[in-house]
Amino acid sequence: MKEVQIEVAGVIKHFKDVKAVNGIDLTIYKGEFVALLGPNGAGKTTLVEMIEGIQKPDSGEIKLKGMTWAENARKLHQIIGLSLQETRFIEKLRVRETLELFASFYGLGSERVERVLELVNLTEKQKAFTDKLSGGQRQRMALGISLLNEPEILLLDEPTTGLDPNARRELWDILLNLRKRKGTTLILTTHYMEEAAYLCDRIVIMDQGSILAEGTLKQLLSKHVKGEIIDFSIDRPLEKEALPGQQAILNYTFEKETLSGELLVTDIVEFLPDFLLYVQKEKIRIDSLECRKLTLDDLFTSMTGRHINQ
Ligand SMILES: Nc1ncnc2c1ncn2[C@@H]1O[C@H](COP(=O)(O)OP(=O)(O)OP(=O)(O)O)[C@@H](O)[C@H]1O
Repeated sequence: MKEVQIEVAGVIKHFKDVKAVNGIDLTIYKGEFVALLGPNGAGKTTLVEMIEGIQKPDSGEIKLKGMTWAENARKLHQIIGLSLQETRFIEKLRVRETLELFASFYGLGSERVERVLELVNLTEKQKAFTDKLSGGQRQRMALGISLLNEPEILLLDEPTTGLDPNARRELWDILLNLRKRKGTTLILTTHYMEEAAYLCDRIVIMDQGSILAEGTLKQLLSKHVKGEIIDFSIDRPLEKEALPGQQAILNYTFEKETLSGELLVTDIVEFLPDFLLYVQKEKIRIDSLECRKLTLDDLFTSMTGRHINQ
């Protein structure tokens, strides 16, 4: 039996006339890694902050391990770890001193601090002042603080925003290791498709305070998107009506300025030979041609009408 760790039921949160979270139901199980994916203003941070007990829902209920914040705040503080968007540290403190300060809130000693420094790969930087850390080191430090109390549930708000791919991957590895060793449950918010796809078992796509879709990457792609993509650029405009294999075309767009087209077809292997024959017959020059499967990005765009980072 899967053990429920987090239960969000009918949660609504308004800020004046903005419906930041608009009736969300979500059940998360022990050891699950869940990504909340969505554009700016989708309501991800508001939802996470309500789960963290930082904000109160207007209506609905949130339970962590069967407990509510109203009745069990003290206990819940012991079992969750969190890092907020753009964590600020005290500049006049060194890395180790900062961790020791936070550790003291939990009554933890320097042994735990040393362990966490190792975990987030900052032992070498323990004497550095926090304002001298790189972006990746700062994010690892924020993660380290959230890990001090060995939380069963970890909530991370955009933990890798602004990091380069290497630093991002390093943080992912730390999190995956943590799950392997401790069975930690994780919710993270992100703008990065690849982060959700690589790191998380389940992806929850949010927009305008609601959940648009959720599932594993595979489930989302097979349930919500059909077809394969052919991107090409040629030496002249090409109207849809002129194309062969009309029955296989699910969607077609052509940008006249760049002379580039995108075809969504049911099956590339069936469609492409006829397309190439047509191009040859009409003496159209192909400057580029790329075939690919649909991605999470395509799914997101088809659901919200915009790209995730817009
Ligand atoms: N304290 C607040 N006061 C007023 N409006 C708020 C407040 N917090 C959030 N909002 C509004 O609620 C909506 C959801 O914001 P939220 O920060 O939860 O989105 P998000 O998905 O986390 O966005 P981002 O990816 O930019 O962090 C937005 O329209 C935002 O402007």
